[in-house]
Amino acid sequence: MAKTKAEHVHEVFESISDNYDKMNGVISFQMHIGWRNDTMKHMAVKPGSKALDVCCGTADWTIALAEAVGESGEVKGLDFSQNMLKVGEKKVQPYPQIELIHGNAMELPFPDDTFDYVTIGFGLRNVPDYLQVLKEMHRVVKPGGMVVCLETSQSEIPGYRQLFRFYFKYIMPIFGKIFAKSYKEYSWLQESANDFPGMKKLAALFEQAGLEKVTYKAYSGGAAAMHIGFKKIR
Ligand SMILES: C[S@@+](CC[C@H](N)C(=O)[O-])C[C@H]1O[C@@H](n2cnc3c(N)ncnc32)[C@H](O)[C@@H]1O
Repeated sequence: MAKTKAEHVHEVFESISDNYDKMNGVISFQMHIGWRNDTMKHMAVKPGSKALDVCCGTADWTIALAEAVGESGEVKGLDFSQNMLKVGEKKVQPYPQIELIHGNAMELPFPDDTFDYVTIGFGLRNVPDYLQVLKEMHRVVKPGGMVVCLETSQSEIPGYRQLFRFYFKYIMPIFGKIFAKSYKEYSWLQESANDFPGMKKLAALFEQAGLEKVTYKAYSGGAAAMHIGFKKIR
């Protein structure tokens, strides 16, 4: 029987966990660091607040959130790959305010209105139903709280889109083969990035999930984009 998307994604991340951090730098030419830093600047996270990082993987964004909320705050990171979390566990040791949780983004194991910030970094394109995950993120964020997605995107600049597709299809999996010895796993990135909606469509999905005041910002000509939305104050 054919594997479901979730089963395939799970298998991919279980197998690339040891090389994931190194490969992130290689395949994005280290640009992901600037995208992540700029997103955090836009969020202006308040010390002492509560944050959830969905699809946290090896916990890079989780750690950035922990540094922003400080020791009086609280950060949960959730992921369904035990191997990605295992790498993350070592990195989060110096941060007592972080708890990493094994769980499914499609059914977040938290009560309604729990967090001030809910983030997802390069995770949304991997889930079986984008809208379901955005609805879950909307459900667990507090009224007035912020939902943020940083993800690969579709460039709106003529020619760029084809360039990115060529890169994702032919170059990136070769980097995967050279640096991580896994061509197959890195070709998944191309498939998931191709299928992922462009900025306007993703903003519309944010609104469909119930979020308001939705804004977005393109990075590196649209190779990636940050989307921010807020939960209505009742
Ligand atoms: C590309 S990695 C991103 C990791 C991290 N957020 C980052 O910015 O580096 C995507 C992560 O999403 C996780 N993931 C995919 N689908 C998931 C799901 N349905 N529930 C929980 N985690 C999921 C994978 O296990 C993987 O760790």
